[in-house]
Amino acid sequence: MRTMSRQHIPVRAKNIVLIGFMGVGKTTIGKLVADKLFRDFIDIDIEIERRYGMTIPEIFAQHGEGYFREIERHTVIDICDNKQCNIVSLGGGAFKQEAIREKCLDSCLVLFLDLSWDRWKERMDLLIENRPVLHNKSVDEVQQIFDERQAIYAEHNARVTTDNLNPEEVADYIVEILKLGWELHEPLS
Ligand SMILES: Nc1ncnc2c1ncn2[C@@H]1O[C@H](COP(=O)(O)OP(=O)(O)OP(=O)(O)O)[C@@H](O)[C@H]1O
Ligand SMILES: O=C(O)C1=C[C@@H](O)[C@@H](O)[C@H](O)C1
Ligand SMILES: [Mg+2]
Repeated sequence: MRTMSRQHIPVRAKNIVLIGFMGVGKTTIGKLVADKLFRDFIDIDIEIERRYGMTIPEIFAQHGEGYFREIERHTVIDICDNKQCNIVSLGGGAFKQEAIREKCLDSCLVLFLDLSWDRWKERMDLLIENRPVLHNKSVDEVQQIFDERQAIYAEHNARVTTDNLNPEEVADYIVEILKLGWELHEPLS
């Protein structure tokens, strides 16, 4: 159970955070949602690469996963503390860290992009090169990580099933549920 008190941020001002396994579409769909809502978009992986001047594979190769997780934590917490109204796509492993989960769930609206293993498997070849966590893994080993990771995505404000929807359709659905949620929480008049 979380012990930190929730921050009082009006629901419309909250950052919208997209979580889910690597390759489910957080970056692709996050950009589309931001465009549709005329909001700024931040992709945490891209933000880390910009701030630290290295690609994610270079950070893993030169400094290891532990260092990557540390700078990932600092980056997510900094964005949550200093930005509002943004669409923020996390890296696929960010929610492994309790401090990131706590911060996002306390100050943002967290949307879990869900994709079945069967649909995800069809996308695997597209993803491997730039995702060091997938390197040198058999399909069975990746499935084990996929299954284990589901527990870390279980804490969220809304789940969006993306099987059989293209990115545009998922983004339209997210915009609809956000507008409905905003209207229910804070009617405009
Ligand atoms: N709904 C979708 N249908 C089909 N392909 C998709 C869909 N969403 C994303 N893709 C494709 O899957 C690939 C991975 O998408 P993306 O980079 O957005 O994933 P991600 O969740 O941000 O991954 P990571 O956690 O590694 O950052 C891209 O090639 C993208 O075009
Ligand atoms: O799922 C993961 O552990 C990762 C996903 C990517 O978004 C990157 O954050 C990095 O490659 C690690
Ligand atoms: Mg991404």
